Amino acid sequence: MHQYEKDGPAIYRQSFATIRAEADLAGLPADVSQVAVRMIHACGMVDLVKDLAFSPNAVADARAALRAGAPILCDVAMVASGVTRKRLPADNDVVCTLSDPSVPELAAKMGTTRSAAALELWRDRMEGAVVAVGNAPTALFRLLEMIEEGAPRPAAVIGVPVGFVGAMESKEALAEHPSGLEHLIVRGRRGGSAIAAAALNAIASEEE
Ligand SMILES: C/C1=C2N=C(/C=C3N=C(/C(C)=C4\N[C@@](C)([C@@H]5N=C1[C@](C)(CCC(=O)O)[C@H]5CC(=O)O)[C@@](C)(CC(=O)O)[C@@H]4CCC(=O)O)[C@@](C)(CC(=O)O)[C@@H]\3CCC(=O)O)C(C)(C)[C@@H]/2CCC(=O)O
Repeated sequence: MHQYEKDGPAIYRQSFATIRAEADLAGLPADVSQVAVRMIHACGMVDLVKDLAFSPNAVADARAALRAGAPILCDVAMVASGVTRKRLPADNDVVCTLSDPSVPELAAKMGTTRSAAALELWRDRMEGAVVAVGNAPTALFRLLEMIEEGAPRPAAVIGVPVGFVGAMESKEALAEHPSGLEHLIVRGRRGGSAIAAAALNAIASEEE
């Protein structure tokens, strides 16, 4: 017989206590610290804190937008699936346009990935939205290009694409973007859909 914890809430309590004991959260504002705990929870890496970067109002503005009913625009279905609907304060729409039938042709026409092309279908929902990019660096780059071209401005961007090609660069581009978009990023190669969804879930609700 294996001995292991079977009580879900107890597992969560123990996880969050371990993260708070092991992660150096001291330098973070309270609202970012609470989000960081969930991001670490999603990946098991307590040193994620050192790569976190954020604009001062990122969490507050994203939270206010969600309370006001803003949609959540996700780059991939994995991010959208990870959003816990019951945590959302205003039954917010969770949108991922990647599987829209028009996207492959659009991507071919634009000469880009499907992930980036799918953002064309966000345009009429971008104003004041909360954007969560957890996978595709090209989607984050395309978001910045769209803003430069005059597209409506989201309230905040959780920018945590993962990987080796463009991930670090796209996140740095977001952090340094002249538009001053409110943002939360993980610098470097680390990121991923689970971290993006966890950040969103933490922002959606102040409870652990
Ligand atoms: C280059 C791509 C990368 N994908 C990564 C990691 C993972 N992707 C998974 C899955 C299932 C999907 N990835 C796509 C988004 C697909 N991935 C790409 C693209 C080729 C280009 C994106 C980019 O560079 O910006 C992209 C296809 C596209 O044309 O946009 C996906 C749509 C592919 C597909 O199945 O059709 C799909 C998303 C499905 C969804 O909607 O949820 C993985 C699960 C890998 C796997 O299947 O083994 C994994 C998930 C990681 C995560 O946490 O999200 C990288 C590493 C991000 C990589 C980009 C950077 C690099 O260094 O290569």
